[in-house]
Amino acid sequence: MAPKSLEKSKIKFLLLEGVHPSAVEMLRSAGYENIELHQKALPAEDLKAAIANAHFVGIRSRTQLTEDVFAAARKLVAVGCFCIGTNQVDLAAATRRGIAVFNAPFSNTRSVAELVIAEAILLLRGVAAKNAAAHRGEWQKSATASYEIRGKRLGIVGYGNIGMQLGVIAEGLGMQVQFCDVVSKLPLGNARQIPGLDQLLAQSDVVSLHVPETKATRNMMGAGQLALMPRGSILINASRGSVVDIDALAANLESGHIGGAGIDVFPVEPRSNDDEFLSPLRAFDNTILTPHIGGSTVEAQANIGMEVAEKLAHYSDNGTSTSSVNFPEVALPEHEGSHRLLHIHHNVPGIMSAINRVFSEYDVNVSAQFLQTNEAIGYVVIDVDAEYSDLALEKLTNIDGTIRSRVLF
Ligand SMILES: NC(=O)c1ccc[n+]([C@@H]2O[C@H](COP(=O)([O-])OP(=O)(O)OC[C@H]3O[C@@H](n4cnc5c(N)ncnc54)[C@H](O)[C@@H]3O)[C@@H](O)[C@H]2O)c1
Ligand SMILES: O=C(O)CC[C@@H](O)C(=O)O
Repeated sequence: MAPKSLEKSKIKFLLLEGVHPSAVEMLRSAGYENIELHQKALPAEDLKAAIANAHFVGIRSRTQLTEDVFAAARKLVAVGCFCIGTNQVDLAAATRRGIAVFNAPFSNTRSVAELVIAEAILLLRGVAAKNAAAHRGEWQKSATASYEIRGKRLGIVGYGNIGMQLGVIAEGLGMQVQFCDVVSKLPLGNARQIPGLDQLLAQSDVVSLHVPETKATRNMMGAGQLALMPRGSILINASRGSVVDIDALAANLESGHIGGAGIDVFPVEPRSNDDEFLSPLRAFDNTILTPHIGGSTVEAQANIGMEVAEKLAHYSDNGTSTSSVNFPEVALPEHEGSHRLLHIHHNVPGIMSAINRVFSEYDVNVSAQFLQTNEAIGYVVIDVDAEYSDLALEKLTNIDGTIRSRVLF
């Protein structure tokens, strides 16, 4: 039997990692009451048990949604990443199962940019090291190697939503902004795009990384790249821990080649606030080490909670998939007076004709049809008269190549 439209009270949301209460408020206001909340990420086996009967799951950056976890999540319809990064989700596995993945691409970008600017100022002034010394009772009053941010060259690696905002704020403080990116970008203000990473590194006083975690960005700042940076320059990483070779950075801090570092993300991060943070960088006073809190402000978290919860509720209520990171995007009107069939299928030839055959063969009155595809899957939404929806759903579900289908009343 094909799955029917579920009562809202039966639709389960599993929210992990202390997602902001604004998400719960938003879901409740949309009529969803079955919400299981956890303040932490769950260990793998507990996650599989909890996700087994969840229709929606909300995570941040710690929960790894792997093939194995998806295999245990038989009822899962969509994932909400209450953050920007989606590298913690096996997107291909989600897509294969017809599970839509959403994130919040903008809500915490300002928070990250502000933290980076603060760190650039503090590190250029040597405040990190002087502060650590003062805590030990040492008084290091000196202007040696203490600089204003004004006039310094900021090299931004990855000129996306965060990199661009950072550039604008930095320019307001008098910095010379330059960036590199894999695609050509329109520079804001007086910023300049530099053709390659090596060139950017060689001519920047402060380098800040804002790339996603991909194969290409893994260890993109290794020993060779750090050596290109001018002696005494500053490195800031608030992107992903895999982007910087931490041992190479430690060696460069030890030798004094790198004058200071602000690191918010690490190759291995503690699973919870109760676990010890281990890193060779702990040995260096001239580093600002933060526990992956670039986007953790009250404002950002509240906005992310609302934004992602709204996307999940909307997808659940009427099938709209706009801004999904792995799913064909369809913006749908309401479907009052008709039942809405949602059909997700492998993007192979012949499926659309098989779908349309169902409606002509059984003389089903279709009031609206929407179709969108990506390389892997197709997503078709069909509004039909209520009396036909059971039959049509049954027939659609039996078409070869169907991944999943559901009906909304
Ligand atoms: N520390 C935190 O709390 C925190 C918060 C938000 C985001 N992040 C991380 O920051 C990253 C960037 O966020 P964003 O919103 O600016 O993303 P974005 O997608 O808007 O921008 C990323 C930019 O990097 C560029 N890029 C990709 N690969 C590259 C490469 N190999 N070399 C150079 N440029 C490359 C892209 O073209 C794009 O312009 C996110 O992917 C996320 O991992 C961390
Ligand atoms: O909130 C988090 O856990 C991660 C935040 C950040 O890394 C992001 O990708 O938005």
